Amino acid sequence: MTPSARVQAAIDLLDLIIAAAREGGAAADTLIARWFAERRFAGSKDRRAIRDLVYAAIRRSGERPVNGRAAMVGLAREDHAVAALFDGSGYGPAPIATDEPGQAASAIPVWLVERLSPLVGAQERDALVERAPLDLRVNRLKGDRAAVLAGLEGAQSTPHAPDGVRLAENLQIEQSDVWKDGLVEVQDEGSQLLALACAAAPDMIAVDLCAGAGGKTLALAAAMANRGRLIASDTVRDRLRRLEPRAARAGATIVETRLLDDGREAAAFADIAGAADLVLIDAPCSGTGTWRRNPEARWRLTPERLQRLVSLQSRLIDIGGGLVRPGGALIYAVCSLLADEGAAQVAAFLDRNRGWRAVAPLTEVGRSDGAGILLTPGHDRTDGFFVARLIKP
Ligand SMILES: C[S@@+](CC[C@H](N)C(=O)[O-])C[C@H]1O[C@@H](n2cnc3c(N)ncnc32)[C@H](O)[C@@H]1O
Repeated sequence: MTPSARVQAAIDLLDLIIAAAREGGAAADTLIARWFAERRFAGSKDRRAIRDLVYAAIRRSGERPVNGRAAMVGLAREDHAVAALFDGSGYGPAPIATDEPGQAASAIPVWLVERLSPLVGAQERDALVERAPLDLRVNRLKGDRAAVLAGLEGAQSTPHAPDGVRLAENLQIEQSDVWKDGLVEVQDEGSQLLALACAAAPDMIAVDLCAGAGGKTLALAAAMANRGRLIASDTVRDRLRRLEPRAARAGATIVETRLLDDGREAAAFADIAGAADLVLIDAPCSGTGTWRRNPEARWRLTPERLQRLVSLQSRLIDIGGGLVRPGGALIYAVCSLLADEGAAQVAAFLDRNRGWRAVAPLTEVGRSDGAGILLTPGHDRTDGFFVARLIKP
């Protein structure tokens, strides 16, 4: 493909991604993979170049652009090399008219700015959409970090998490023996720190209430040295199904899965009520802390969706509280930087549940945010998380 044809291809893909974001369709990565599967003529260099153009346009557009061309014209206004490819040649895009509107650059949709935690100042907003590194967690059930570092060229320890490894770019980890043998899991350092905030230990009864495909569950199983009970639940069957082979690969034998009915979660835990040493609520949220990995998620969130999430979080934190034994810990976390989902959610829980107390979930990383702490890409070089550790009276 010619360089100009690649720009037009990126515009076509952005049209699909914008429509999907508006209508609740597939994620950008899925759409891109499908698009290339139907266009075998695009070689690997074409694919990389088109993908880079698409993501460069997405990252600089906090608001959802009207269409792919506006998104790419916005990029071209900042990048002369891209602008020069709007040349009207062959399969390339038509030249840009002097008064043609391009998408303005911004990191955050305007309606969300005032909802961010006050800790996320203007100077760190661009970091929310920068490219994220690829981190691994070394699985202590199978080995240690020194051995993994020795086997992966260019890999380094992550700054904070004791089992974290940061990979050099373009390393295909899922082809490596360390991954196939279950010695490592792909997990951002922020998620690893959140699992550490649980302070899981052998012989505990632990519940990972919103386990999804089990990223945190596997970290908890390793911290528990495969001793005790670890119940991983979720309302989505497919996610829990994906946990099973991952647990097998990691050698995490204590994981029990429990499929929940939305609205009847507590009933599924009648046997654990008031008995768990540790309950983790890694709650469904806006994902505003993970824009580095899903920058087009900014185009999907609406005030109505956010309100539904806040209500669900408030219901889940109460359900989790009911499972904890006296003196046990409830860990509430969201990969969000919005105050309503983090500090305000925990303040409301503490108001409704007198006698519970918050303790510092982590030290030496993050910043205090209400009763919990906030990790941010700008301050901590991790995905954004709010996490609080609450002790039952
Ligand atoms: C942030 S994700 C969890 C990610 C997961 N802990 C991990 O480390 O990979 C939130 C999860 O909550 C689940 N969820 C949504 N509603 C729920 C409910 N009512 N009860 C339990 N889980 C729920 C979602 O299906 C989703 O998997």
